[in-house]
Amino acid sequence: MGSVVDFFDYIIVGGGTAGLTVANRLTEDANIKVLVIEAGQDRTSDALVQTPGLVLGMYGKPEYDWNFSSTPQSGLNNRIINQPRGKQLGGSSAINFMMLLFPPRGSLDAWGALGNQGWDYDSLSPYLRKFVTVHPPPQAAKETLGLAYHDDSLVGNGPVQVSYSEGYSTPNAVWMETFSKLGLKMKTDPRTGKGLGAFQQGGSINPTTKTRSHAASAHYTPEIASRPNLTVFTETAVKKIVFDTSKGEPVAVGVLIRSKDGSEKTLSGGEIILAAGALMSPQILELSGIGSRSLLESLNIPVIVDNSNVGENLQDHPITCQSFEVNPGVPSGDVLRDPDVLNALLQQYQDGGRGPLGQSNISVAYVPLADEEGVYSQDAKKALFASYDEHVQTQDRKMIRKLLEEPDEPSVQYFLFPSQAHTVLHDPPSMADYLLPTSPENYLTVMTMLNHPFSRGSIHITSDDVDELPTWDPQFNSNPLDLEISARHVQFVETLLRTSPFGDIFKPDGARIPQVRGDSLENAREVVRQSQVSCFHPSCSLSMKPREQGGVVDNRLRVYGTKGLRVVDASVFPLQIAGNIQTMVYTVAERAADIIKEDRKVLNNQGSSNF
Ligand SMILES: Cc1cc2nc3c(=O)[nH]c(=O)nc-3n(C[C@H](O)[C@H](O)[C@H](O)COP(=O)(O)OP(=O)(O)OC[C@H]3O[C@@H](n4cnc5c(N)ncnc54)[C@H](O)[C@@H]3O)c2cc1C
Repeated sequence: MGSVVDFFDYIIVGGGTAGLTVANRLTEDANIKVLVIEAGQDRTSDALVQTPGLVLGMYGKPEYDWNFSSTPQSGLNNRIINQPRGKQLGGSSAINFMMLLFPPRGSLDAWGALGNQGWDYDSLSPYLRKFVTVHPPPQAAKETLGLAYHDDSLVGNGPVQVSYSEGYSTPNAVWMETFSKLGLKMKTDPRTGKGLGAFQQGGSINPTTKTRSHAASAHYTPEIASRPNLTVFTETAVKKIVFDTSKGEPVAVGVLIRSKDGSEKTLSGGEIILAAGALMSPQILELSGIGSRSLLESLNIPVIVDNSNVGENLQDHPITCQSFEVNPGVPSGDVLRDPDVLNALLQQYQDGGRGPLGQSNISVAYVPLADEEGVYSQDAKKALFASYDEHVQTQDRKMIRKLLEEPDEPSVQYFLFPSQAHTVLHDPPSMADYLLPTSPENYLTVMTMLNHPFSRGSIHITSDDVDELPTWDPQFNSNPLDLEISARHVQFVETLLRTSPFGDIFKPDGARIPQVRGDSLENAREVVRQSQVSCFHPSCSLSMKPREQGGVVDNRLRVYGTKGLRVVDASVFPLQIAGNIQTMVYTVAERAADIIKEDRKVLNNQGSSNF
């Protein structure tokens, strides 16, 4: 923790993925004083955070995870879905699965086209390289997986470390081979924003130490923590933002905090940067009086800005999980149910980070709209969307339709997950319950993640108390197109299973979770309803868009109707992107830091240090 200073130029609410990135970049300038306030603890040296293979040990535990549960989802047979959220320095980057993918060009060009100048693929490209250093795959990985498309010159120069495993095995290899056989061979490095087919993404794992590389290990190193202009409070909750309303437009001038000992006080800052994540930044705005007037008045919260877009437009990646029993001898993470195996692997890991506990071995594939017959023709895609035209009327949904009608836009990302999944559970106490190997057989799981959902959910407070989690309603499949697209891709999974060599690793007539097969469109819809959950990518709840189109922040991330207040985290995405989203959270934060520095220069030139 740096030394305490009296005045902070910037107060960052939330020491998570985006918050720590911005804090590091701003305090590179010794003249800028920053305070970060994080509700969770500093657990950076905790073995569960550091060891990639022990991630399940954190879910549901209050010292790591906020542990959200959804409202019952009518589009999912009324199941209640679990949603972990990181509660510690590093936020969700400290509890995530470390898959690090780069978004396709179309996803980011859509951001620009929604009215956000300076936020298209080309403008963001420098930041896609700035946050990360990608280490080349080991030769063994290149050979096992046939990574001919991998471009070793794409490295980057940022503090988040990305590496490839030494432990990819038969399932990964046959995954790649089978997609190629089905006409989906990756031909370009997908990190260039293009590419369809199966591929191997890197993991946010330091290749030297084999430990998790996350926002805290990258942006809050001992050297950064010792900067005199950076102060970090942990175990301190921000209860609300404080405004000066005496000068016309409300100016954010500070935050009301509750410290570890329960005492409360207001701290003043030149600018407040909200970085509490897509489920909790909207909570703090609403607690502070920014949101829908009717909601705020019902809770006796004085209205600062009436904006009913706050907490709406929430988007996520729904993911359908199907586990299939493997033949004897096929590698499966389910063997970790045996304490002797786990202990042996722990010892191996302690000996220089060796073995699977230091690796992330999930493989993926980007696939455009497909069903059991394979990839749809352009005409077939257009016909499907035409028959659902009434559900594609808003500007952002038209944008998604346009994207999905392109020949090279992946409508799903498939994952090959190395063990069993029980996402059929009705209301699990935590995410760990989805993934603990409670069935006696050994499995691999194929996951079907919808890249561009048409459904929109919400996150809203139901109390004026910061300790009461807001109500999360993702509204999965409320737009019927989402169910239709997911179900067709589930039909494609049956084709994968019938195709050699992937199909050969599974036991003929072996066990399945869920038991229903995606062998007809109606059965595939039922697979989705029984086993779809969140892929933990909530975003867009405080979208960067023109206010009349549903926006909460402008293209400099300033909250409409206020001064001195920005949001920098996954909430500001204008539209969900294809692929896992941590890359874009870091990228948005890197770009935000530059914007904030630029705006500071302008203010300084005007001779003003404040708003
Ligand atoms: C289980 C899981 C697996 C995932 N796997 C992957 C993956 O493999 N690849 C990938 O790309 N993405 C993955 N993600 C998604 C990715 O990690 C997140 O989208 C990203 O980290 C979110 O960053 P953020 O800055 O928006 O929020 P966060 O990183 O969650 O930061 C928000 C911070 O704000 C703090 N906070 C909240 N309220 C308050 C308050 N009132 N006062 C003070 N502090 C507060 C929180 O404690 C937290 O530290 C995963 C996420 C989860 C949860």
